[in-house]
Amino acid sequence: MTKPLIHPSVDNGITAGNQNFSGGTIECLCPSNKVEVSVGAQTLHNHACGCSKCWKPEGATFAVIAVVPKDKVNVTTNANKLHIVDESAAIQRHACIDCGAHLFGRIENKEHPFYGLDFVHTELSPQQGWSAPGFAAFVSSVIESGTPPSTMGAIRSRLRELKLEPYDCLSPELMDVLATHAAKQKGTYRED
Ligand SMILES: N[C@@H](CCC(=O)N[C@@H](CS)C(=O)NCC(=O)O)C(=O)O
Ligand SMILES: [Zn+2]
Ligand SMILES: [Zn+2]
Repeated sequence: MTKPLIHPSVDNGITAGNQNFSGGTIECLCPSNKVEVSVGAQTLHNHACGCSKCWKPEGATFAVIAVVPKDKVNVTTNANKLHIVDESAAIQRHACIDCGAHLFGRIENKEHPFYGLDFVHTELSPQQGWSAPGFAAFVSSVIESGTPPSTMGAIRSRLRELKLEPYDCLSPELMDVLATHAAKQKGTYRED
């Protein structure tokens, strides 16, 4: 049986990131008049995302997406080609109106636990050295985009083989960040 395809940037094995890498550019897929965004830092929490909202290249089952402080993200070229995919979503995904690629996703709600972080797909960058994906989130959600439920066992096995531990929500580390934020808001947060 052939291995299930996850995403072109991981299907042939994952390339490690470069610890000394400090940023680059993200470009849309248009052959000319590209939207360009500068990202002035290495990304954090890179992961595969199976949700139906994150942008995926043609044929991919998962998106690959990371975060970076929003003050490091600047649109440098053809900003007029960007539109927000879903204004009601927590993550405002700014996509190219011509090719559909998502250049960055921003959280505008200051109360959101991830406020201050932008979401980016570094496969859209011509530079090498961005952090490698380290886990897979929202894995069961691929069913919502048309993946047959019967293939989920093979998909989870393949993710584990790639060292992308599959989670049906976020990783335990990020779930702890969310719960810590919620506890602080409720006044139930306690340290040791
Ligand atoms: N099962 C849903 C999950 C969507 C979801 O919750 N996505 C996560 C991961 S990107 C999220 O944080 N979404 C916030 C947003 O889209 O604004 C789907 O596939 O559409
Ligand atoms: Zn484009
Ligand atoms: Zn997602």
